[in-house]
Amino acid sequence: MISVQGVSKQFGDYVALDDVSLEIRDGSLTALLGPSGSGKSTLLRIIGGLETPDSGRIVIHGDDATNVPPQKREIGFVFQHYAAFKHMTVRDNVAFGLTIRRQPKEKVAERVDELLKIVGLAGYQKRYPSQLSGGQRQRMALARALAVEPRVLLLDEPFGALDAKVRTELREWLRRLHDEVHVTTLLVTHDQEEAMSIADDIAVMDNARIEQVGHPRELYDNPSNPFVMGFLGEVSQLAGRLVRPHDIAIAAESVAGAHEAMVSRVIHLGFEVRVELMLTSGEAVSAQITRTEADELEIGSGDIVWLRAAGNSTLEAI
Ligand SMILES: Nc1ncnc2c1ncn2[C@@H]1O[C@H](COP(=O)(O)OP(=O)(O)OP(=O)(O)O)[C@@H](O)[C@H]1O
Repeated sequence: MISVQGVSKQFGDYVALDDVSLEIRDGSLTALLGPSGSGKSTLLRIIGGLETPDSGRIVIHGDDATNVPPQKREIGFVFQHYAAFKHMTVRDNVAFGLTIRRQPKEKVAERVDELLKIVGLAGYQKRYPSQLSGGQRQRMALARALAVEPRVLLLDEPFGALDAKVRTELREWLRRLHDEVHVTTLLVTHDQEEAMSIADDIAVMDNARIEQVGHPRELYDNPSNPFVMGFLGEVSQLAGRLVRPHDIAIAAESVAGAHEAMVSRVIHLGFEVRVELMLTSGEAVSAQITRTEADELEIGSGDIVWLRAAGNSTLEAI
C-alpha cells in the first residue's frame, strides 16, 4: 500500500497541495482525477520522490519513503512526453534500467523480449524511437518502466499527447496489461471517462485537496459534493437539487412532488433521447430517457409534462 499522510506543498505563495492524505491499495490501478492545476502531478511527483513535500509523509509498503531518493523507491515512471534515448534501439531503451544495474546479458535479453511481448512490440526490437508511432512509443515507455520490476508504477497523463482513437485503445490496453502484471499503479488524468473506464479506485482532486476517493461507480452514484458530481458526469438542476439527467423521470400527468415543465426540444441520440425542458420558474432542465420511454410518452416540443428526481443520487445545489 502507498500511504500519503498529511502532505502539503507550496510553490512560493501558491498552495499546490493542502494537507492531502490518500491510501492506494496494493495491486490496484488508482486514478488521480481532477482539473488542470488541481495538484495531481505535484502529488504524483512527491510520491515518486521527484519533489519534496513541505510537510507530511509518504509510506510505501510500510517503509517511510519521504526522504528516500527516487532511484531507491523502486518506482517506474511514464510521462506524457516520454524522453526516449533517440540513438538507442527499442531493445536498448527497454533494457536500459537493467543494463545500468549490471544484470547478466542473457537475463536482460530474456526480460526485454518478454516485456516487448507484453506491450505488443515483439517485432520492434531493432527499431529506433523515431520509427515508432506515438502510441507505440508510450508502450515502449511502459515496458521500460516495468523492466526493473518496480513496486509502483506512476503514470502522468501517459496518453495525453495522443489522438482520441489511439488514446481509447491504449486505455483499454493499459487495463488489460494491469490485469496481467498487477503492479500498484497511480494514473494521473483530467479525463473523467478515462478514469471511470479503467480505474479500480478514483481520487478526485480540486484546488490542492482530495475531494473524494472511491470506486468509480460509488463516486458517480454517491458524490459527496457538487464538484465531484459535476466532474464525473452531467448534472441538471431540478428545483434546487442537482440530479443526473437520466435520473429525471418524466410523466405525462401530474404526480405528487413533481414539477411542471414544458418540453423545449427532443433530441434523438440513438438508444437514448435527450429532452430539454423549461420549468414554470423559467429554469432550463435536461433529462435523458430511453427511446422506448420517449415513444410511450409521445413526447414533443411544447408538451406539458411533470418531472421528478427518480434516482437517489441528488445533492442540494449551492
Ligand atoms: N515547480 C513548480 N514551481 C512553481 N509552481 C509549480 C511547480 N509545479 C507545479 N506548480 C503549480 O502548482 C499547481 C499544481 O500543479 P500540478 O501540475 O500539480 O497540477 P495538475 O493537477 O497536475 O495539473 P495539470 O493537469 O495541468 O498538470 C499549478 O498551478 C502549477 O502551476
